[in-house]
Amino acid sequence: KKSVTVAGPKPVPVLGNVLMYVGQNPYDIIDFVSNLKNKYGNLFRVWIGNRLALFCTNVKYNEIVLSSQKLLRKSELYKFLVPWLGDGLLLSTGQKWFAKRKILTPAFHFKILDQFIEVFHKQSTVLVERLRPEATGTLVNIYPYVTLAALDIICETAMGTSINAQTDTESEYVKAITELSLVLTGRFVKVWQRVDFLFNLSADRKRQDKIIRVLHAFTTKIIQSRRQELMARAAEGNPGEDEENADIGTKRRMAFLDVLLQATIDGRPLTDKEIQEEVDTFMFEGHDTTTIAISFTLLLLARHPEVQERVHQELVDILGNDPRAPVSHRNLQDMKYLEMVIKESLRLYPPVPIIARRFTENVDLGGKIVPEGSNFNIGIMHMHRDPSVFPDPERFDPERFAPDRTMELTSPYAYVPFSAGPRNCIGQKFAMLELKSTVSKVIRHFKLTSAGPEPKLTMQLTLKPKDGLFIGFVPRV
Ligand code: HEM
Repeated sequence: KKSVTVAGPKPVPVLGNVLMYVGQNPYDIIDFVSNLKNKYGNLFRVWIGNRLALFCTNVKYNEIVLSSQKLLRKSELYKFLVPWLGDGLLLSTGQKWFAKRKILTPAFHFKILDQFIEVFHKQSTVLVERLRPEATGTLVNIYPYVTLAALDIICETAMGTSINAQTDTESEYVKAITELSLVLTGRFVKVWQRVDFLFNLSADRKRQDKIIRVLHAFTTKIIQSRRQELMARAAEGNPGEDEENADIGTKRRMAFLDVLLQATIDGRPLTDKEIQEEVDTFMFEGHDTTTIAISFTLLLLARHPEVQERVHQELVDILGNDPRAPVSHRNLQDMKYLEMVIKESLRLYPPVPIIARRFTENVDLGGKIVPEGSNFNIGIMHMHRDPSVFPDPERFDPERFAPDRTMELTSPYAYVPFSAGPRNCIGQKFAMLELKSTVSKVIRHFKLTSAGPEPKLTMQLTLKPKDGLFIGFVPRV
């Protein structure tokens, strides 16, 4: 073993620190990291066999890694997603990643996002209608409601297709997504399933294959019909207006999918498989994260009535008293206080609490040479709650993001809910618009009157409230 002078628990020969993990409940992974951090500081290591894994909450070191143009390979933490997402933007690396990042960036242009405002509005209206019968002030688990709304939003914007997850809860695609997240999560809980060889022997592997076939069949069908439509339209010389296609409910809005269909890499169009990987990647990255962010923001607003009232007042100032009045892109941009609240919510509850790279070369972290092949984990959530980085870190205080001292400007590598550098979140503007749209809609219709206990936080690729997320609310009249 190469020696590295980074503190960490004492390893034993061959196994390293693997024994520490035995009997460790994966639900406690966040506490597990906290305990090691308290003991060994903001950069510590564990040995998994002869492979070095570092956990870092040091802002300077994270900056070195995140801003690098070379350290772009993801760690093994991501392998569970490969059968579903393949070589899509989140998981790919090297030239392949670079080429795709380049063609996908224009898909998040202001003008494209502008067309999605209507989708956000429509789907958050459905969300509010689904919540209305529950608005009695008693505690309700809002998580499943928000999940379906976020799924509807990402389907319609990424693929240009309505799946009506919120109204048609029998949808095969929605069921498959829900089931797949159970299998993926299961691999955290049943520790032995983290070993591919053992997982491949299990019934869950068969179940996963079956679900992924359903998901891929769905995306393949959408892609093919969208491709045909596009060709037919080009043949007619008709750029296409906002017309319904009754068959599959597609609209002639420019979806991410259309950008992909029209894109070329080195002069050739993308293959169906390449397009499918991106669509699946967006489906995953684009609904799970936003669900978490919306839910925790609502929880924080329920806990802090004075902040909630200020948010509500801002909304009345911008939009008037009728909660049904539609919201424009401009209106969303004007919601400055709500934006501060959302940013503070993403600090306390970053939907992606840990990200990780696999070092493809030796890396110098302030004189400590970390060998190629090491896994480098960036503890976003632990850094966001480190008192030396954020004073009084457990306190919910949107003023941290007041325009004159916003954290993103003063510490761009300390506050990183969307990561930073070349592999940051491509969807962050989209996400902020969706969050503002949904949260503002709920707050205009309902007064959040009570909050359940602090949920048990678990790390299952993303941050999950273990037993749901409870708030009580009543109509605002
Ligand atoms: C609050 C919501 C969101 C949060 C907190 C979030 C967070 C992140 C983070 C931390 C990363 C870096 C992951 C890594 O290093 O492994 C990332 C990457 C990514 N995100 Fe997001 N995300 C959000 C919403 C979205 C949405 C709505 C989309 C799509 C519409 C999206 C698409 C992606 C993609 C494709 C990547 C990979 C980018 C690349 O590697 O080039 N995200 N996101």
